[in-house]
Amino acid sequence: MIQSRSHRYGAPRLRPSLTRVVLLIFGLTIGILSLAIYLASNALIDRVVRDQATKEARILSELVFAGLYGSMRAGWSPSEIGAVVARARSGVEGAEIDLVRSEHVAALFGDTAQARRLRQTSPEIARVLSSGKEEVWEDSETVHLVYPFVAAAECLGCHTNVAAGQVNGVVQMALPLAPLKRPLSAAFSGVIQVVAVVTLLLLSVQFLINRRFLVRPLMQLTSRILHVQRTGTLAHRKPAVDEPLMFLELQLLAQSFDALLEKLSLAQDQLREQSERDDLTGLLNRRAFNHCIALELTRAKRYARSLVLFVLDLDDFKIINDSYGHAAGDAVLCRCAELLEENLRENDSIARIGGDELVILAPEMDQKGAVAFKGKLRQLLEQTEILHEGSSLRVSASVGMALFPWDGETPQRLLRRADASMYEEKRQKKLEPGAGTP
Ligand SMILES: Nc1nc2c(ncn2[C@@H]2O[C@H](COP(=O)(O)OP(=O)(O)OP(=O)(O)O)[C@@H](O)[C@H]2O)c(=O)[nH]1
Repeated sequence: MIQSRSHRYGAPRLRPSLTRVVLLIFGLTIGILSLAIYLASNALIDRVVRDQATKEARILSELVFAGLYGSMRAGWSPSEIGAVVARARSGVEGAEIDLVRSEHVAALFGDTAQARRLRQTSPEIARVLSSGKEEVWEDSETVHLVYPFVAAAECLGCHTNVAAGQVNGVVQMALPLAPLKRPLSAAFSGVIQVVAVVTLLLLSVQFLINRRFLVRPLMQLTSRILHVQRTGTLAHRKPAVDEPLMFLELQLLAQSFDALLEKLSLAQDQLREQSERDDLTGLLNRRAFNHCIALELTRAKRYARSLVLFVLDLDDFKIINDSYGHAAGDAVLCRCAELLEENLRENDSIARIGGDELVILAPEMDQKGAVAFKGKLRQLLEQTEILHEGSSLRVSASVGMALFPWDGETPQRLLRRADASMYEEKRQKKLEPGAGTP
């Protein structure tokens, strides 16, 4: 038993279409690409901005130190120190800058409440005051730097209670990252937008190419296959795909499909031919005859025309088989078929429906013509000498006939009637050799 194999592939509705998959891939590609560019650029901006902020903080601290040192050498005043710090603050947006004296400098020149608080609460300031090494640290929004002011030999003239190399104080700086980040982020977001638009354009072009040159031909091929499957018609079909084929693989697929259908069509034609023909005589077989009589009857009914069915059965055919062999019997059957076929009109049909039983369908033949034709058929067979391997064989046939619409209106009735009249003739012949109704 032949089983359908389509179940192997599952229900088609459970599978996504190629278009959807391609769209999904494109969507994911754009999403992932944008996210990757966004994350990478953010990390890059963050790193660059932090490095830049650290450098700026260090330069600013050195500038503050240089400013203070200069004003001290020129005979400083507290208001000038404040001005130096204020100038440094105004140079960088959002910067916080504090000066913190060491305890011995504070003891000598005084202190501010803010500086005291920082000295006491900030561990970083305490460490730098004692180590003399700058400290830098970062949090999410800010870069912090504590820069030491180390006493030089020339400072000792005023800073009488410290030694050279000791830390006189620190400048603490907190530089916000946001002002540095802003222009870079704007530049990068412009780049990301351009990349996203270009990517979208490229993917759209690719999508359209796929749709036009891959999906459409595939869908057309599928619809042709479905058409063949639905109608079972292999002949007179269109080519597998009308679409222009851009891809080699699709072209091969379409060509293979066409070649396969070509072969199947030929095989189908041969099978149909074989299934409708009698192997020995090449006449229509019983199956084809059933189809043929049904068709002719429908036509005769529709156009109100007559139709005659003749049934011929060879007389004592068994004797030929028994006397001359089966091959001789076959030769007789073939010759009779040939002879009858040659004498039919174009619209008539002839079939072999049994061992030595032949039928003829003659559309549009009236009663008078039928009687005459019946006599002609009988005569034709009786007058023909069939030569087989040096023997001369002669045959006769009993012929029965039935006329539509007078003898019946269905194939069964007509066949029964024609059979009955053929057997009646055969019976008469047996009772009285040489007899036979014209
Ligand atoms: N050679 C040959 N013989 C066949 C074929 N088919 C059937 N037969 C023989 O044809 C004969 C038909 O015999 P019947 O129709 O029964 O009898 P008959 O000898 O013709 O006698 P009546 O019909 O009574 O005149 C049988 O001997 C079958 O074996 C065939 O394809 N080739």
